[in-house]
Amino acid sequence: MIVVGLTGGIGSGKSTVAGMFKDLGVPVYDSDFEAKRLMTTSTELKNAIIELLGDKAYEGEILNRNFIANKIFENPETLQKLNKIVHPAVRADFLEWTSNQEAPYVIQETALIFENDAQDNYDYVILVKAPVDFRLKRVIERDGSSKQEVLGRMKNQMSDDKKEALSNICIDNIDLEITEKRVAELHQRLVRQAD
Ligand SMILES: CC(C)(COP(=O)(O)OP(=O)(O)OC[C@H]1O[C@@H](n2cnc3c(N)ncnc32)[C@H](O)[C@@H]1O)[C@@H](O)C(=O)NCCC(=O)NCCS
Ligand SMILES: Nc1ncnc2c1ncn2[C@@H]1O[C@H](COP(=O)(O)OP(=O)(O)OP(=O)(O)O)[C@@H](O)[C@H]1O
Repeated sequence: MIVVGLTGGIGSGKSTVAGMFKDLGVPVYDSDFEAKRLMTTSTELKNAIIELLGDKAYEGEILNRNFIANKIFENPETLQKLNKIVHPAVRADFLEWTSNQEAPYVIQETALIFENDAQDNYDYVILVKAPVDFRLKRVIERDGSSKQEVLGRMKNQMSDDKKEALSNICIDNIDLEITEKRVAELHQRLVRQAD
């Protein structure tokens, strides 16, 4: 089975593109979603996160996303420590998920591949790209977050230019119709490749 990594900076349109592949029947693992599920359901992760960030990281059983975001995105050392707790758990969960899939290829949607030097985990890495000002506008509109908050996350991600040089395939996500055509074309290629 071919394993594809689908990455891109915040607001690039990863989830939108992932949705297009899903509509074509491709199994997609959503790392942001699964990370938060694991951070909530795994006692081991929960204890490690409370030890790192304090009791306020959870409100009862619920992940206090704003509190955690404020703690980590302006503090690279704390972010690294949290990444070290969460990312291995997500990787293990992804491998288990993959072993249960039957398809020519699967996709792991994740914001962080090159930042973690994890590109060798994939047969192909697809990068979703869009200009920074588009990405800022999209996330501010989608989440109601401030420009500062989005820039805080971007600061902890590699630039598109650096990522593009390391990717196998690139999707310029500006016009949704063009993106959809590109996804359909890539899907055909990947299915043929897997044959
Ligand atoms: C801080 C948290 C609780 C905020 O949750 P929220 O629902 O607001 O955002 P979500 O998780 O959906 O992430 C949205 C986007 O933020 C950016 N982002 C998230 N985590 C990171 C990170 N560790 N480094 C850089 N950017 C990140 C990515 O672009 C991501 O696609 C959450 O992002 C988190 O716990 N992050 C640390 C763990 C992690 O790395 N998760 C990402 C997938 S493994
Ligand atoms: N080509 C596009 N044109 C206009 N809006 C778009 C386009 N692509 C995505 N969007 C919108 O921009 C927002 C961000 O897209 P999406 O959630 O897919 O990005 P993401 O890369 O997954 O973001 P994050 O890193 O925050 O998880 C969404 O509201 C989405 O509907």
